[in-house]
Amino acid sequence: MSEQQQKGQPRASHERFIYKDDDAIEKPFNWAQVTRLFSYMKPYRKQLLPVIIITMVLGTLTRLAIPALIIMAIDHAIQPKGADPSYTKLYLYAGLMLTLYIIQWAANTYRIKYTNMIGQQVIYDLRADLFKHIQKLSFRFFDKRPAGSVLVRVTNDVNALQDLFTNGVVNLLMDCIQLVGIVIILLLWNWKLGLAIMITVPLMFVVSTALRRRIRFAWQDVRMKQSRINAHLNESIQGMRVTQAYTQEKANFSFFTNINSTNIKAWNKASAMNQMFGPIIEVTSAVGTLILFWYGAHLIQADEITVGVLVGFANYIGNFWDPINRLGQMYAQLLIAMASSERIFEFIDEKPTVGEQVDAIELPRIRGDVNFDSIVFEYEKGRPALRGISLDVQAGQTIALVGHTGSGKSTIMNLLCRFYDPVHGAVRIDGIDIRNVSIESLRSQVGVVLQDTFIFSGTIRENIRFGRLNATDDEIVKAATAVDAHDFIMSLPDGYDTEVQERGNSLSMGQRQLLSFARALLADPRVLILDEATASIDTETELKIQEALKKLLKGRTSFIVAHRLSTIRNADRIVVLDHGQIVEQGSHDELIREQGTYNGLIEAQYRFLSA
Ligand SMILES: Nc1ncnc2c1ncn2[C@@H]1O[C@H](COP(=O)(O)OP(=O)(O)OP(=O)(O)O)[C@@H](O)[C@H]1O
Repeated sequence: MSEQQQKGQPRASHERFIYKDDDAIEKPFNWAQVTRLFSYMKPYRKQLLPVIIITMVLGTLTRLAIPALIIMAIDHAIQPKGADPSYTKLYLYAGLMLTLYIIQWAANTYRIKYTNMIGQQVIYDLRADLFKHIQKLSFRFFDKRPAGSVLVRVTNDVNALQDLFTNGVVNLLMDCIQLVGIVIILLLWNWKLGLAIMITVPLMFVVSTALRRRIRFAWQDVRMKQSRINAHLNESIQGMRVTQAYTQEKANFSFFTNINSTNIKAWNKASAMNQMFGPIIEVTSAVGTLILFWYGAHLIQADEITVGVLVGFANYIGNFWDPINRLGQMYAQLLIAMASSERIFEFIDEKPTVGEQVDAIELPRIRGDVNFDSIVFEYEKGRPALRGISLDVQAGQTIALVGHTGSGKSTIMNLLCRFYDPVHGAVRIDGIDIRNVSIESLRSQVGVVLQDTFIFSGTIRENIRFGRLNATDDEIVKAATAVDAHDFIMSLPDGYDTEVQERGNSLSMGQRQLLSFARALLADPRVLILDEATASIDTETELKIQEALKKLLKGRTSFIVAHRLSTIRNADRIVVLDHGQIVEQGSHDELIREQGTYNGLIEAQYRFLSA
């Protein structure tokens, strides 16, 4: 805690929000991770290998052969020892060189096209894998992470691998092969001159190793800063209404400016360090060239090499430093790719806390008897949200759950859907422990209508169809009509085909509720959970919703986290919760007579309404 906070002073706007930074990655390269990453290329092995090998071999061979042709052209055609220059030979070498350039160009074009195509496919697979897995993860996973950080992994982190998979890997491989090829040719042609010009290489490695470490930490810092920006952006956009309503734009912007500028500073620092590779290599290459000409001249005088060899070596040495320079530049890209893949695999390896048993059975079509047996549950260790809940509900009954905020109503519902598992006790449907059944067979028979009705971007029709994907258009209209949503839908510009934006912001609260009822009715679950909206709506809509609710509840076991008196009164039984325990249960009249917690809640509601 800062000194300022200890003194009870408000925090400055630039330290208002707190985001958890990603953990620093200790090892720059984790080979197990690299292998795993490349296993995504496996399915394309057969397609990829022949093309890449052929184009890579052709590309590298031609690149290596061209300086050799220069040497031969000089030594055999332009300045042959003891003979006249030969134009015929010169044309021959020039023609050969042109042919090699054309082959090189064709091989490179083809290789780039192919690797781009397969790289995109690999990225597609990886993203699909990640998304598929995230969909399986339990609520506990999402409780711990802001939506922004999950989003960033599916977008930014996967994108960071794009360059690596499209051209990076192949270029890296080609550069390495080219380097080895040049070293071999130089040593074979003239080992003395070859060794002399490579004398600077170890020195360069010593300098760049120290630099690499610093570069790694600098890029790590950039990533953390960017992560913070993403988390803040996501939160800001989602909370824009609140920000504007409380006119907090300035403070919010000041915070953003702060993290934005620290990000730029970090990026500039890392990039400047990365750029240092260039001068280091240029200096070493210049020293190498100096040695080449100085020592080369000596060797020519001693008649150990020809002028052609000197010119050819000068050419090779250019090709030698190019890949080293590129490898240096690629180091940052590799680091980012490594960090991103680590973050992606961390999600892919996350096991759902609510797992399906290997021998999970299919829950048969249920009658609807529900039994909570001595349930204890905690979201965070040591802070129980439910403390020994036991409740028996017969099929077809409507149970209203009431209680102060935070008393555990929604938690009971979360356990019934098996979004979480209890720490002690069991939830049974028709006598079967829900941990023993497949999640799909359970959730397809337990419907949920949440207070914050989620409307997806799409048409009204598609939003209702979300309840049962194979429902016909007729069934959709029938469900909407049953819950009295048909009239309002028809009054929209395109009726059922009206497009609603993400989260349904263009619809009123009541309309969104009716849509969610239609969605639930279409799904036709045997057990229904309904978190009633607290927002006050006009009396006419309230009546409509009550009517719709009656139709929706008919013939099902229903649990309603109830806020409206009308809903509570109509329930078969009211269960009153307090601090994670059931403190009372019975009918409205019975509970009023008891003069306990329920009576207090109702009186408070009346006082509020009449105030
Ligand atoms: N995801 C979560 N992580 C940690 N604690 C949680 C989480 N969800 C709820 N809690 C805690 O569990 C307790 C019960 O919460 P719950 O949402 O079940 O209450 P509720 O009765 O439904 O409240 P409300 O009427 O306000 O919706 C509360 O103390 C709450 O702070």
